[in-house]
Amino acid sequence: MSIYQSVKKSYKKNRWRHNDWRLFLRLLPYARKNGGLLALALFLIVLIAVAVAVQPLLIGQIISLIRKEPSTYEFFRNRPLWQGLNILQGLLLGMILIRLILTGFQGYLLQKIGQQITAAIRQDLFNHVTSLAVRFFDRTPVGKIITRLTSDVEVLGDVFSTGAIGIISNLFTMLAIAGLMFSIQWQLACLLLLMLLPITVIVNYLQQQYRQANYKVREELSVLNSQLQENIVGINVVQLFQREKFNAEMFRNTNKRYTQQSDKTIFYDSAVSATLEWIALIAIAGVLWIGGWLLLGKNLTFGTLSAFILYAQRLFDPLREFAEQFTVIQSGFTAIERVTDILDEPIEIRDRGNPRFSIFDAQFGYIDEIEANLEAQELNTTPELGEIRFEHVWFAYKDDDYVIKDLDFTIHPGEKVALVGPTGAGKSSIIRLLCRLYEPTQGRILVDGVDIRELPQAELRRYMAVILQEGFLFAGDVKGNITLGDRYSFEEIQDAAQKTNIASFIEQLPLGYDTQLRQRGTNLSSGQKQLLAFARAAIRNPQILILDEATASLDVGTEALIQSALNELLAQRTAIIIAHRLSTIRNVDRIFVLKRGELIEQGSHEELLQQGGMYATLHNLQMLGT
Ligand SMILES: Nc1ncnc2c1ncn2[C@@H]1O[C@H](COP(=O)(O)OP(=O)(O)OP(=O)(O)O)[C@@H](O)[C@H]1O
Repeated sequence: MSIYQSVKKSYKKNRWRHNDWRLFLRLLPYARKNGGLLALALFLIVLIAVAVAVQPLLIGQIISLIRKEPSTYEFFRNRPLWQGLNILQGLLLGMILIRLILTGFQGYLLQKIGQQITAAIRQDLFNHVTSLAVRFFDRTPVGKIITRLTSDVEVLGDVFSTGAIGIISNLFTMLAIAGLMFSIQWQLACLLLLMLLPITVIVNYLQQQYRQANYKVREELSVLNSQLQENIVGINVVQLFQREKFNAEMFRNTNKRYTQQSDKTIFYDSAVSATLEWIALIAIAGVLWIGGWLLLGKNLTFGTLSAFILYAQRLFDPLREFAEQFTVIQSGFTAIERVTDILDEPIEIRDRGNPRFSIFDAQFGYIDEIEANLEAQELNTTPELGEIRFEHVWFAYKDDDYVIKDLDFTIHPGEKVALVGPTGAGKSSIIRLLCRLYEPTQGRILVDGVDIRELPQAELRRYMAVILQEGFLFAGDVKGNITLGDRYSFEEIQDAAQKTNIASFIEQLPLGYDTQLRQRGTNLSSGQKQLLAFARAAIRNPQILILDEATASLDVGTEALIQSALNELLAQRTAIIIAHRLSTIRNVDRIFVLKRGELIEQGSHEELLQQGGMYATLHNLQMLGT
């Protein structure tokens, strides 16, 4: 229900923008990239328009020639009948062929342009969406983003391929027809052109209505997709809690609203076609009536009247197509609005234009060098890098609802710190802030003395590796899931797997490192996914390692295996470990106890037990439980 309400709101917000043709300009840069093809398509338009407009004239001339009427052009009149007829029929056939061949070729060109524009917009949208801060994803349902990236973008492609170019093509055809009509008989030409005025007013009104209805349809489609996505992703919970019927009912309601809105667009679309059909018939009747009257007064020949009856039909053909193209354009406007909404979404967390500092510049030079230095470090020396400092950091996801309150601490290079505290205390939020997925509302975070806002995000995130409770895997092979697209040799991959004690597990897989994993790694157990996440972190050789409930999904045996690997991995690196099971963090250097976003206790395991505060209480409770 809440999603639906937001549909209404966002529709109202966007309502004022209806008819804003400036939106169309947003597409011009994409059109410009296909300038050559567009120019060719426009050139073909002129040829096709002439071929279409000339046909009734030729038919009129054939009739006039046979009936020896004065409206026959002298060129044909001064020849034998058979010769004049042959030339006219030849010309007619030529025009028909030109029209057929060029229209086919133009159709192909337009589809091609449409596809290229669609691909470019889709790519830009993807790049933009993946650069947006996590905050955007917190408030935007996935289905909504997917709808915009897929069907909205598809509609945009049609704006050019069938919409805009089609409208220009029909405009040319109508201009050519109007020009020829006036050159033959101005009274009938005026009659036909006057009929266009009421059509424009009525069609314009209907199109406005269509646009409004279409906006709602697109929004409803987003809601529909969001629900679909939620049910597919959460299928386990849906089935385990027997939510199938309940969810089906919710989906039925959304589906109904979507269909109702779609019905409205169909109504307005059909109304446009019906109006045009009626007016086209009235126009032909008008031509017959006035033409017949002129014919009786010998002011018009049969040949000219026949040509005008054909013109009356042909003039309304482009109009009928106009209506369809306007519908495409109107849907296109809706799509542009929705796509630009996302493209205009500011990238909240950006790299500075000229990052003043880089951890690597300051200390070693480049990432490869730092890795070499890390390898070379003696295990028993204290590392120089990896200091984390929070300076009076405050943070709220929403307004003033602070979940981190005045955090002020320093974690020294090589130190292992555990974050503990009840659910919702803010432990994961600290990690998200440190990785710059969100930015502090107040205060600053420094890594090795450098404000993380000064660092390029890629560098910051390569400097630290995060292992979360749920290891996320991409569709692809095991190797690719360890390297994640970075260039590492096979030996390095094997080395990382060995370091984290998971090499034997990988080798047991059917194709070892080449085993294909399904999206989100559904052909692996949670523990197995987690093991890969460890290798992924190890290969990056990070200076700071963050474990957010990383071993919670492992069985005792595997955890012991990983723990010994971890001890090696953690040596010489700064580490932040979030754990609910306090037994796993007993040996860390310091434990930070958090409560509602505040650091209320800190010290070693023994010190905190002696203090007898919250840590001691939690510890004793867990001891009782075991
Ligand atoms: N994306 C979000 N948008 C709004 N509020 C959030 C978001 N993520 C977390 N919160 C809120 O921030 C507070 C701290 O959450 P956080 O995930 O940091 O807690 P945590 O200590 O890691 O909890 P847990 O031990 O359960 O993982 C909670 O009250 C939570 O409701």
